[in-house]
This record gives sequence, structure tokens and C-alpha cells, in this order.
Amino acid sequence: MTYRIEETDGVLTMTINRSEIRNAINHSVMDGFEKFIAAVQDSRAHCAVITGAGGEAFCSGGDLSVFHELKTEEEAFPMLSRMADLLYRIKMLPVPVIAVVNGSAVGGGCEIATACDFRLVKREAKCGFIQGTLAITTGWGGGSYLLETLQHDRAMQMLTSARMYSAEELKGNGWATELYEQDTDITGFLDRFRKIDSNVHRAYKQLAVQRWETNGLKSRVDLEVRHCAKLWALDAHHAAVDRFLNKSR
Ligand SMILES: CC[C@H](C(=O)O)C(=O)SCCNC(=O)CCNC(=O)[C@H](O)C(C)(C)COP(=O)(O)OP(=O)(O)OC[C@H]1O[C@@H](n2cnc3c(N)ncnc32)[C@H](O)[C@@H]1OP(=O)(O)O
Repeated sequence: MTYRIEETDGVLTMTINRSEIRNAINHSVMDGFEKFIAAVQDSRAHCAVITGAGGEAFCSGGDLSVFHELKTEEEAFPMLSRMADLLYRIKMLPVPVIAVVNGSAVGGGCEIATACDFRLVKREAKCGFIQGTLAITTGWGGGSYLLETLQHDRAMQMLTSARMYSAEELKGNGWATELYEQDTDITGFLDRFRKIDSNVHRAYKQLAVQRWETNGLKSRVDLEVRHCAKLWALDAHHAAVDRFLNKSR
């Protein structure tokens, strides 16, 4: 199974379960996100968690071994739009969503984590919006969410540098909520959540959702997806993906 969905003590957790490929996203994982969103909406969960299997990666973005077959703007748009819609629905969930960044988060992996309300980042993890090195922009809404979350110049620096950041740098620029070393640190964070009635959490999350619904966030995400789909079709992107796929052969 490419994902796991579990509930423990009022916390619903989605684990991307493709560690052999650094938890890259394919359509099967997207099916899992569909189920996760429905499960959270149907539950009285305190909060929701998204994480990756194994100790190497949280998520390495889109599965290039699959998505490299998408060549044109028309072919790329449906995949980008599907994942962007899933991340928007995750962002709008009625409970706080916590990304437990258990390893490297790269490209779309950073977009998933940025759609969450909190990011708990493992001390040795490195994360980067490296889409620029593939001659594309973010394409799942993560650029819009980052510009919504961080101080403007820091968000623009992460996006335009397209480089990997250390966990310390991510704490420094505000992307990481907290750094952690072991799973007990995560338990401690979740225990603090449980101490407060979940109706309080839901009420605060509703304030955020209302702001995002009225400040044009969705239209910015839609523009982002269209930008990415256009750049996806250019030779520079296909050449960069081929270089990545051929490196390991
Ligand atoms: C809009 C979002 C956008 C999209 O796709 O739509 C993106 O997400 S663009 C960005 C796509 N992702 C990447 O370019 C990241 C590629 N991966 C890496 O940079 C590294 O794998 C890293 C840093 C995540 C982990 O490095 P590490 O040295 O720990 O592992 P390996 O590189 O040796 O990877 C192990 C194994 O997994 C394969 N792999 C890793 N990531 C992907 C991926 N995203 N798609 C397909 N395959 C991936 C890698 O090729 C290795 O395979 P192997 O056959 O064992 O050589």
C-alpha cells in the first residue's frame, strides 16, 4: 500500500508509504489523500498529521519516473490540478494539520508540508523548493501557501533560490515550527494539543479558513498551477528531468 491512514487518541495520521522512492507522489498516493481528507472531515479528531515512511524522506515531490511521461501543458495540467485541489482541501480542513517532516522534503514535498498549519522538522532533515532546478515553478499550490506563510522576502528567497535548506535555516526563516530529534518529541507536541478542547482548535482554524476563502488564495493557487503547466511543456524542464532519471542508471 502506498499510504497508511491511522487514528490514535484523536489524531488522524496519513503516512506516505513509498520509502524506496523517497515517498514520491503518484496517483495512488493522491487516492490516499482523498481518503485522508474524507476521514478527517468525518471525524471528531483533535488534529491531523501528514508524514513519510522510513527515516530518509518526508516526500520527494512528484514521481518523476511516472510524471516525466507528461510532455505537454495539456498533459501536465490534470495531474498538477488534481494534487493542487487535494492540498487546498487539506489546507481548509476544519482541524489543525501538522506536517511531521521526518526527512528530506523536496519540491512538491515542501508544498505538501507548507499546506499544513505546523511543520515539525527532524534536525537532520534538509528541505527545498527545488522546482526551479527543473525549470518549473511550484505546481501544487505550495508557492502560494509559502507566500501566505512566511515573511515575503524569506518566501521569495526559498522559491527563487530553489536550494535545499538545513533544519536550522528552516527554523530561522520561520518555515519550521519546531525542530525535533525523536518521536517522543512529536508525542509531546501532540499531547499539548490534547490538553485543550478540540472545539477551541476548530474555532481558531475556522478563522484562518475564512481569511483564506476571502483573500483570493484559491485564485492564486489556480494561477500557480497554470504557470507550472506552461513551464512543464518547455524543453528545459524535460531535459532536467531526464538528467535526474539518467543519473541513477
Ligand atoms: C509541482 C511539484 C513537482 C511535480 O513533480 O509535479 C515536483 O515535485 S518537482 C520535484 C520533483 N522531485 C525531485 O526532483 C526530487 C528528486 N529526488 C531527489 O532529489 C533525491 O532523491 C532526494 C534529495 C529526495 C533524496 O536523495 P537520496 O540520496 O536520499 O536518495 P536517492 O536520490 O538515491 O533516491 C533513492 C531512489 O529514489 C528515487 N527517487 C527519489 N526521488 C524521486 C522522485 N521524486 N521521483 C522518482 N524517483 C525518485 C531515486 O531515483 C532513487 O532511485 P534508484 O533507482 O534507487 O536510483
